[in-house]
Amino acid sequence: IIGITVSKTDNFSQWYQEVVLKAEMIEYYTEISGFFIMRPATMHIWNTIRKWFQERIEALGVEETSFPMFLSQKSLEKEKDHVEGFAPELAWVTKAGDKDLEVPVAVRPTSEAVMYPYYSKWIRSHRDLPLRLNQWNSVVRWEAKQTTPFLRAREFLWQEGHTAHLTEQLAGEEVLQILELYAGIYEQLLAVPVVRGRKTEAEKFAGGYYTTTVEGYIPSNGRGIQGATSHCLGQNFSKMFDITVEDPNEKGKHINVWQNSWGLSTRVIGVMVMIHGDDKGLVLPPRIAKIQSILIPVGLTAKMTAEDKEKHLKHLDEIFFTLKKAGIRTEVDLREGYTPAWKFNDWELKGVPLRLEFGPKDAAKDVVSYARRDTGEKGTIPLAELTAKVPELLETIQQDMYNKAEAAYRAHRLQITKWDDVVPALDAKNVVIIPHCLVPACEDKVKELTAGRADDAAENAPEGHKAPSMGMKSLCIPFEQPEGLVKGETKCLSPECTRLAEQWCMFGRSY
Ligand SMILES: O=C(C[C@H]1NCCC[C@H]1O)Cn1cnc2c(c1=O)CCCC2
Ligand SMILES: [Mg+2]
Repeated sequence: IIGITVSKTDNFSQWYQEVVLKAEMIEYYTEISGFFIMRPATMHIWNTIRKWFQERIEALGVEETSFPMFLSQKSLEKEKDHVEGFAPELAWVTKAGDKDLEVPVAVRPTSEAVMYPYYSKWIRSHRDLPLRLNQWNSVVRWEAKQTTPFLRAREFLWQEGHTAHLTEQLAGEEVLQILELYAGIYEQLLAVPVVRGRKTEAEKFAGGYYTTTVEGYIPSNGRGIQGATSHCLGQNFSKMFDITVEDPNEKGKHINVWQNSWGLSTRVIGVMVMIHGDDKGLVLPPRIAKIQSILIPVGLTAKMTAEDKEKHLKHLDEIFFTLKKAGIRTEVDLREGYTPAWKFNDWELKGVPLRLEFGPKDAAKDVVSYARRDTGEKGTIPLAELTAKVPELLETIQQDMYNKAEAAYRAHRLQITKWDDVVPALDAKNVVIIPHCLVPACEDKVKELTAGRADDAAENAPEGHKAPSMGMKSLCIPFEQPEGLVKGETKCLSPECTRLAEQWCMFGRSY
């Protein structure tokens, strides 16, 4: 095999593309650009996430639904206030066979407009509330920007939850319950730390009331990345789509319901790859790895008698079944004609968290040798202790991977109170938390002020001159607010703003 040909630090974007390809997670769909094939290694991760999330939303009372993937011009009109925002990303079907469709239909980029005319029909009385439906599907957004596997694709898998409640308070409770589940997917399954917070007015879902979000951090380029969002839509959509109930306290009076919508997509897999991967390839957190440990025979040389070899492989089988019985997702690599070293590289490339080697020397000492994929640490485990030690070691790997990523995020999340420290912090691959007025126009200004200057000489520099670095965007208003912001006294940090600061706001260059 040829492994990864570039180092993660030298060429992060090429490193990423090679890892997802060579770890057999993705295949480029070369027929049409912007689409990717997701292979078994990816689907195992997605299905593990789906099982974990599905079980928990069912416990909350959310039911499953499946709506058509097409939406009509008419229902799109209802959302006209922000349709123009995303019209360029809509894919349209205009023909069936050789016949033009009377009315073209759009492929869903999200399903509010598909679902809410039926919410209006189904929700009559407050006894119909809360209505809570979720669907697992794919959506299409014809991105104009450069696409990349998992992070930005023209079609992606996600779940979209759409709920309706009697009051703002009931809706608000659910928004946070779901956000906490999103944080759980990142932190407990993917070993990825996230900051929980609220999007600013400028960055929230335009059609909504407020957006809560989990924000990730990519150490390799110091960028923030939106992990998943849980929106309170307020009564905006129930007014657009006439979703009302009779006021239980006042006959004849009608109330527009309070709605939420929440989504998490296969983007989460890309975040996990970027954070944990290394120059040997993918590094998988054990809880989501299809193969948690790979058992490889070593030291089977030609000078071994057939009988001894037979005996050794039988012993290997016993180890394999011991691990299976202990619930470990284990495979044995008995491929003929490949050296142990070749096999080691292959499984490291695929991110298997734990390698187990078993040779005559190990057999003589009644041990199995191991090598951790995350730290490379090697050691031995007595055969008699496999059932206890291997699950323990896998849990240690999971926790260590999380702790390492959490420390990196914490070290690169800088609280800044002097404007001149901001750009140097961004250039040193940090995200920043600053006192901010939260006014959209001020945010735009901050983005401009922090965009790296393409120095004048660069304007007509020969091709390939480093492009100006992007300005920083607001990522979220962290729920956990640092100390030190005195309301009515602390000023917004932007040098071009004279307003008072409202809250600490996390900013960063971002995806
Ligand atoms: O999709 C949402 C809101 C909501 N949709 C349901 C899942 C949760 C949440 O993402 C916001 N949004 C983002 N991006 C786009 C659209 C859009 O509505 C519609 C057109 C294409 C681009
Ligand atoms: Mg988009």
